[in-house]
Order: sequence, then C-alpha cells, then structure tokens
Amino acid sequence: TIITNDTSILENSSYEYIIIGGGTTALAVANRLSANHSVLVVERGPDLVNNEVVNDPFMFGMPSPCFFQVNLAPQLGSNDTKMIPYTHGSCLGGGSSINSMIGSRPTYAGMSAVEALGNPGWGWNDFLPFMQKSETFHPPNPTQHAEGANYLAAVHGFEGPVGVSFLQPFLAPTFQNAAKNTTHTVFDGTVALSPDMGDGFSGGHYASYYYHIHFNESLQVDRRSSSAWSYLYPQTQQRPGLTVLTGHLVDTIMTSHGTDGNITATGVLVEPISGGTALAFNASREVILSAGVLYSPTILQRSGIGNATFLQSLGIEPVLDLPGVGANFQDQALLINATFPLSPSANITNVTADGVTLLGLVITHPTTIDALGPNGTSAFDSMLRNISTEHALSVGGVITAETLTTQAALIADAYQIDHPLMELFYTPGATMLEIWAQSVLPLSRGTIRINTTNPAADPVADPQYLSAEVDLDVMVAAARRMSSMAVTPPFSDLLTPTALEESGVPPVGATDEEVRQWVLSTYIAGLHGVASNSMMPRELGGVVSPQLLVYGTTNLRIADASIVPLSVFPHTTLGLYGVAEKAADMILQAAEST
Ligand SMILES: Cc1cc2nc3c(=O)[nH]c(=O)nc-3n(C[C@H](O)[C@H](O)[C@H](O)COP(=O)(O)OP(=O)(O)OC[C@H]3O[C@@H](n4cnc5c(N)ncnc54)[C@H](O)[C@@H]3O)c2cc1C
Repeated sequence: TIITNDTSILENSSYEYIIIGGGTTALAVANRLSANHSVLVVERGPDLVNNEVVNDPFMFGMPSPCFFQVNLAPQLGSNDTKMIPYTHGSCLGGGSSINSMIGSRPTYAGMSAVEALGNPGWGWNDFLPFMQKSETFHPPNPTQHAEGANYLAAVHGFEGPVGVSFLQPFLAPTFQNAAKNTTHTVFDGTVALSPDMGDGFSGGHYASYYYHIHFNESLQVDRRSSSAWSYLYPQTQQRPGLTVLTGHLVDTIMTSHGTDGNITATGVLVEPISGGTALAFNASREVILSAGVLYSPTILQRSGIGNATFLQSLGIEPVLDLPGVGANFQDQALLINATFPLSPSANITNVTADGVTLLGLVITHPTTIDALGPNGTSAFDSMLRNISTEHALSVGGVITAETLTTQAALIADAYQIDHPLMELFYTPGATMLEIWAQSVLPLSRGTIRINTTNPAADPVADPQYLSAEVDLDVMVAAARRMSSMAVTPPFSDLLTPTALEESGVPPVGATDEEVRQWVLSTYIAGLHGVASNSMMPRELGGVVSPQLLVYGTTNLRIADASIVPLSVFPHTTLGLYGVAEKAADMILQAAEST
C-alpha cells in the first residue's frame, strides 16, 4: 500500500475506483476493493500512524491533529437557542481514530425499520453477516467472565480485521455490579442482564460493554481498533493496488451526461489542504463517496448534485436535481455533566491509577414499556403516529410530510418490537461516577448545507435537536432515571450523601418543566449523526438506492454514516463496518457482471 501526501509520485496513475475520504467506512471499502482492483483513497487529514493520543484508548478525548469541531447552527436551548459544537475526526481512520470506542450494534427492530423504509436486503438477518465479517471478537477470559463480561458466539465474527473486546483488565467490577443492580431496581425489574447487547434481540437490557479495542500481546496494553489499524496498517492488509493520498481534499466529483439521462462519475478534482494547484484523478469504474455525514452532502452540492433551486442560489450549475441531499439529517441528543461525587469510603477497585477509564463500562437500553410503563407507552405511540410535520418541513429537514410520517410510524413499529427508547451509560472516575444518557431513535430532522463553494469551508450543519416534542419527552424520562440511579442502592452507596444535589441533576421530585429546562440547558451533540444522504425511496427524499447508488447516476455510490436513513445504530461504528462490508460486496458483484 502506498500512503503519501505527495501527488508528484501519482502522476500518470489511473484507478478503477476512487474513494473520497479515508475515514471509518472508507478504509474498510478500500481494503476489500483493492484486493483485486486499483483504488485511490483521498483523505483531507494526516496519517497519524504513530500518534499515541490516537492509538492509546485511554487518551480518548485529548486533542490530537485528528480532532476537529464544527459549530452547529443555533440549537434549541432552555433560554431560546444555544451554540454547541459537533466533533469529528479528520485523519486516516476518521471518527474511528478519535471516538470513545463503545462497541454498539443496531438491533433486529432497527434494521427492520430500515428495510421497511424501502430498502430490501437491509434487514437484520441480511445485515448481521456483514458485521460479523468485519469483526474479530475476543471472548472474555475467565477472570473477565467472573467479573460480569458475557457474549454469544453465534452473533459474532472471529476472523475479521476489527478487534472487539472487553477491557483488559476488566475495570471496576464493584462499580459495574452496583450499576447493574441499581438499574434493575430503578426500572422495577423490567430490564434484565443481557447475554450479549449485540445479539439484535433488543428487549430492555443492561450489560458490561465491549469496545472496538484489542489487546496487544507484545506491548501488553489495550489498543484502539480504528479502521486504519484494522484495514490499512497491518502487514496482513497490505495491498499493492491501493494508494492513499493524505492532506488533500476533494473539491468536486467530475461527471458526464449519458444519453439515457443518467450521469456518470468520471473522477474527482483534488486540492492540497496547504493550497496549490488542483489536480484531476480519473476513475474508470466507480467513485465512492465516504466523507462522512457532515461532508459527503457538501461534496455532492459543490458538484451540482442536490436541490437545484438551492444550488442555483449559490451560483452552482445543477447537474442532478436531488432535493434529499443534506436533508433528513439527524443525531441523538446526549445528556452529560451528571457527575456524582464518590464517597471517600467507597472502594471501587481497579479503576486505572489516574482515574481515566473508558466511557460506558455498563450500558442500559430500556424499551418504551420499561421506561414509560404501559400507559405512557400507549400515549407515546399515539404521539408518534400523529406527528406534526410542520416544523421539519419549515426548516427543510424533510422534503415531504410523508417522509416524516412514514419514518415516525416505522419508529413506532420498532418500539413495539422492543427497540431501545434510550441509552443510559455509567462511567467511573477516581473521584466521581458519571451517568450519561442519549436518545436512540430521534425524530427531529435537520439539514447540512454549504453556503460557499470554497471546499475548505465547514458546512452549515443544523440537526434541530429536540425540536420534535417526542424527543424532548424521551430525554426528560432519561433524566429522571439518572436522578433515581443516584439515590438508589447499591449505586448510591458508592456516592456521598449529597451527591445528587451536588451533581446539579434535578431532584427525584422535580416537576416535568424543571427537568425539561435542565435537559435543554445540558444536552450536547451525541456525535452519531446519520441520514444526510439517506438510503430511501427517491420520492421521500432518498439520495441512494439500496445498492447505495446515487439516484440518477450510473456509478456514484455513497458508503458512510450519511446513508443510514434512521438513527438505528445506538453508537455508529460497528454498524458502519457492516455498511462498508456490504457496500464492498455489492460493488465487487457489479464489477464481476461487467
Ligand atoms: C468524539 C466522538 C466519539 C464517538 N464515540 C463513538 C463510540 O464510542 N462508538 C461508536 O460506535 N461511535 C462513536 N462515534 C461515532 C463514530 O465515530 C462516527 O459515526 C463514524 O466514525 C463515522 O464514520 P464515517 O465513515 O461516516 O465518517 P468519518 O469516519 O468521519 O470519515 C470521513 C472522512 O472523510 C474525510 N473528508 C471529509 N471531507 C473530505 C474531503 N472534501 N476530501 C477528502 N476527505 C474528506 C474526513 O477527514 C474523514 O476522515 C463517536 C464520534 C465522535 C466524533
């Protein structure tokens, strides 16, 4: 494999496939295609192969040259609007080189909703083999098992590039036990210990969680399993047909018009990030767009693919009128800052010496019934099935009212087959314990738009967090469970007597309005954005077909978080490796038939 930021050595090279972006999904697709074909990957960020902040999982959250933030458009706050950033990774590995490595998967119910949205072949039974193909799961050793780690072999893969494992050593078992037992009590015994949170059976569960990390035997430490370290760097993954160009950004996709009205992607126009002459690279077979949920729509828009009226307003000549580009954008809202002081007498053993650990050692996924009870569930179901489309339409979040009502009904169906309503996750530190909570299947819809043709500019990103009333209700319910956790033993036994008051989380008896205000002032971006180039029928605002082909094109595909039409991956990465493996499989099948 050639990894370079020097284009002079690439002159006169030709490629069958060009992949835009060298992030999470991109490098997995590149690896599979380049086994038999010539592939060029163009990544804006640097190659950080030896950067310890990236490679050491316990340095998660520290700034590295991969760490970038975009300021979102003003979002709903407790006092009118508030400004919040959206973090993303820009280097080889993309988000997988900076994320918190929680190894979450979609569920049977979630993938059924994706399939029912008009995407045959994307249900759980079809999708699971691709997640398995990407994975080498490391079963818990006897000590980890005794301390609470568990798994089901039947749903995992054991020969794929991405290492997935429990922490070694398995941190803070006392804390993990307390979190599990209190969860059981706080949800009145309705949630149960899961044999494996990735088994697709999504009834109300909690468990010790695994991560996309692997244990390096020679160094005797845990290491991040980024897509770069899984699919690109290892000796076993070297590919003579693969060239990775770093430090360069794709400005536009070059296209030609066919006689049948469809357009064909012929290559990409690339610029060095340091400035300099633009270069064209040609693709003889396909162009695959994998620049992530924020940037893939911007590259389409600069290339004249998007809402024609909007593009004309920026002086861009429309090539393909596709109003769904940049619409349907959604992200989970995340409640953090629930930090409870640890009792001096609490002995939560085996937290690393400086108190740094990974996020979410224990995770809970309650269903609507677990979280809202039977009456609350029926009211919530009715809200979803009678949703107002006015707001989402007015901000451009959906292109037709039917888009939102169809998605809301599918979400309601998913909840009926036990899709999690929310996620609570518990993390220990040296002096405090943290509980975070996120919505899982939000209904608020926003947009990604360019406001300039400058390829180096950030997009105007507007997820419209909590603008759908149902989403705010979920977060209020989640916040109430956070309060209950802090006052219920054995979890509360680990805390100071005044921990809940000190945390600022609303007291157990707070009114709905008080909790709502706290939620609105506290929430931040969940960073699991999806759907800005949704895979769904074109008339609903879809951008790609179930084969991930951009509608109206012969050979332009998208493979990244932007195609996932509903937020069905509680955390996105392991699902995105499934998307990558499935995309590569479809692309290789298409190549075989020509
Ligand atoms: C701080 C943080 C914590 C997270 N925690 C978790 C977690 O614990 N578990 C989990 O599963 N998920 C987590 N996620 C989410 C997950 O990492 C992302 O959803 C995922 O990495 C997105 O993958 P992608 O392939 O869609 O895009 P990315 O991985 O973002 O890749 C896109 C790539 O395209 C490049 N690019 C963009 N524009 C251009 C251009 N014009 N030309 C060339 N290259 C370009 C970018 O530099 C980037 O490298 C987290 C995300 C963040 C930011």
